[in-house]
Amino acid sequence: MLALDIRNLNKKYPHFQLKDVSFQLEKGYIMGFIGANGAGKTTTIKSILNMVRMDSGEVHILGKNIVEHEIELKQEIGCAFGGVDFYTRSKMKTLTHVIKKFYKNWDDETYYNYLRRFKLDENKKIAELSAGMKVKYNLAIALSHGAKLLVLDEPTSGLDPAARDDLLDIFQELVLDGEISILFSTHITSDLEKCADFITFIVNGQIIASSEKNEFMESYRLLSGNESQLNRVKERLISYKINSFGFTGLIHSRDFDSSSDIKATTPNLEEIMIYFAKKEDMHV
Ligand SMILES: Nc1ncnc2c1ncn2[C@@H]1O[C@H](COP(=O)(O)OP(=O)(O)OP(=O)(O)O)[C@@H](O)[C@H]1O
Repeated sequence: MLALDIRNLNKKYPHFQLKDVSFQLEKGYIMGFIGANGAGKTTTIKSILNMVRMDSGEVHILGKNIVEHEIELKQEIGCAFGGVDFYTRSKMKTLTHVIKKFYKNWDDETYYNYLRRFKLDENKKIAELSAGMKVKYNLAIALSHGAKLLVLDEPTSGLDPAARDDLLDIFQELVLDGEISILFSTHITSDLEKCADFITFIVNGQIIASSEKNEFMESYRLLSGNESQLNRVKERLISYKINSFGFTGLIHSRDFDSSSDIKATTPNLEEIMIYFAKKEDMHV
């Protein structure tokens, strides 16, 4: 079953548009949503959640159309956009008391289990929570109302390496039984190398790829060589950089002859993003 099914989503702003965005997330997996600043990640996420109106396209969450079933689906979705920036002078328990009334499946026992698991003290004021604690608090809320799909916009940004690692372990634990699925956007690609099953890559409002993580990385090759080797492949490179030894450049695996004498390695997610950004710069 698909946790998320996005088909031909279009949304136009005066200076930006999402163009035929389509991708699917199978239930029980973690998908990393990557793209440069301004590529359209937040706009896609807000459209998925019906927080902004799409111009065209269809979004199904857990088999139901979000526009037609928004109220019931919101019971099954947990979302987090950065921290908790409201009710900051209230204690966590006061805020929880307000929030839980919106959810018919709210379960206090689950909530207190997660507070213990995440080492959160409900007598703390929201303003006193660190960035990591705020993300965990959001997760505790989502999981206590039985959310089956977690949509998280940059959940690990602003966290120190240990807090990020802790959170990534939690994400992996959450999807273990196959009931919960997670879509999360981030710039911190090493987080995705650790915990994502699938990667969706958006460039300038268009989905460039959406596939299993290793398959995604293997679909590109990072080449390095001298000037004459560069001249042989230049036309087919996504982009390249010149350095004192010659060049390094990114190419689609399908465009590269693996029997060639040019050194080729599998790029990591960061390198793929960097060379795509460089391509965009070259076309400006
Ligand atoms: N309400 C709006 N009205 C007009 N333009 C908007 C609106 N919201 C976003 N945009 C534009 O849409 C583009 C994509 O923004 P979006 O926030 O979706 O990108 P992003 O990939 O999430 O970026 P970042 O990584 O910086 O958060 C940007 O150029 C932004 O200025």
